[in-house]
Amino acid sequence: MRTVLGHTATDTDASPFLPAPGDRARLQHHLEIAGRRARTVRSGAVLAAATWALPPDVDPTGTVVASRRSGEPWFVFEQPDRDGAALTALGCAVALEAHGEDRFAAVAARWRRLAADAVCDPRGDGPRGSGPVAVGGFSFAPDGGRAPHWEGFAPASLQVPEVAIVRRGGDLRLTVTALVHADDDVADVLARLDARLRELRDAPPPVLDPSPVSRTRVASTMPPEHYEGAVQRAVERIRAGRLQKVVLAREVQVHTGPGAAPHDPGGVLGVLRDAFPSCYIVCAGRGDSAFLAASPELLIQRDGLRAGTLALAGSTRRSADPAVDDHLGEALLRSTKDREEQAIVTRRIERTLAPHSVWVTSAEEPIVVKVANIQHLGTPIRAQLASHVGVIELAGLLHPTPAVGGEPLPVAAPMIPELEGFDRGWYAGPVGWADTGEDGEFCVALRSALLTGGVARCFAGVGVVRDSDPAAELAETEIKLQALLPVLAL
Ligand SMILES: C=C(O[C@@H]1C=C(C(=O)O)C=C[C@H]1O)C(=O)O
Repeated sequence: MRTVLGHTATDTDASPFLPAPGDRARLQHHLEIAGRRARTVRSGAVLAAATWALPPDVDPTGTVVASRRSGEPWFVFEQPDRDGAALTALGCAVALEAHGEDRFAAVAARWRRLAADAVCDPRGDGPRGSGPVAVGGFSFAPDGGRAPHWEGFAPASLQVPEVAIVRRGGDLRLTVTALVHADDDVADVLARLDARLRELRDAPPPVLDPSPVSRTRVASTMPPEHYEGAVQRAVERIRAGRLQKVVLAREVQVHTGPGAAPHDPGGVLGVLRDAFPSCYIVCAGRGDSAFLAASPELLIQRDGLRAGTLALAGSTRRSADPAVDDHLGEALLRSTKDREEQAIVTRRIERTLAPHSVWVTSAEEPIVVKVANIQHLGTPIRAQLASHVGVIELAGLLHPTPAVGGEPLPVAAPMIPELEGFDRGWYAGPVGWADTGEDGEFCVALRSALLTGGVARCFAGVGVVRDSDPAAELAETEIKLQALLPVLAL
């Protein structure tokens, strides 16, 4: 016998995820109210949710990896170094999808309506993201992700998960959410949720096979000369005065060997969070595919009227020798090319946030942001919002910053697919979550890969400016690819 959540657990009821009797009664009550409210709303359906505490040793990422049903959507957003901040999710009570230029506003409006009617616990003292949330991401381009391998990753795709777990330090909460229709039998909905909760298992992410039976094969989708040529053409257009900056990326595929098991996103996540604890370790699983990233770049974080972001651009390698490593960082700080590349991003973010803010403040000088395999110039930016602009809309205003797009955007945007020659899908798009108060957080899905069966597509790009050297930019994509390639190409 052991005591869990204030109720006595027996051997047959040992799951740490099941609600205490009081939590279950509250969930049932919320479902009943939602059922009645559903008769009064135009859509005929209302969200109901309940939240309770979990023991501090539950692994939110390990749990969704171990517990997902085949084909079920799943989501991970974890930043280990930030006091173990994590938000992970399973299942889909409601899917919010849109495409085109207005896709952020469209899904934000649908989420706002759902959140306004939702029957849930009051926003309490739990970690950010406790309670019902919408999780997911956006393609880089307004209609991106048309290639067949991006199936399941719509240009805007947020989902209200059935189960969400948040963690901050030792404070963990589980939220279970259902969409209740006017004619639903609450007992059935409760039984379905109970069954879902009983299936949850806490386990560490699986360990990757260190010596797979056959070798993986790595292949650039386009030859490296194609990339150097693209950079050269971009430099010519910049020197001709047509634009200041454009970010160009490459796709590299990792194929598992004959007879080998498919790529294992859970195992990859386990390695990434150990190797990149300061980064956003994210994953959106859709159908048989998983899009994952270890990204150093915050796009937007909103907490009430406070908003924060990071202008990240300009890169150099790291060294195992601390003196050389610092020397490389200082050289980056002095590099006129990288400083200008970075300032373009900072200026645009400030300009974008200003009309919606009482004040916007950024550091005078960029700092060096060190990630395991690379260092960047970064300027943290904070703003006090003047009005209630939700996190999804803020993401839409900012995306794509010139850290992943270009300046001016109307010139750079059509050049990107033209010169790159592949579909970015969700690469370099925003991935994250929003709560019912429209607070939340989105990172930019960099150092990312799309895993489908035995094929992993990895992406890396660099900012091209007038002084860019094609060979050096190709080398920089290689450094960036070193986040994921060694994990996928064992
Ligand atoms: C585009 C990527 O990274 C971006 C480009 C950078 C640069 O050009 O120096 C640095 C950080 C990111 O904003 C990528 O990792 O794919």
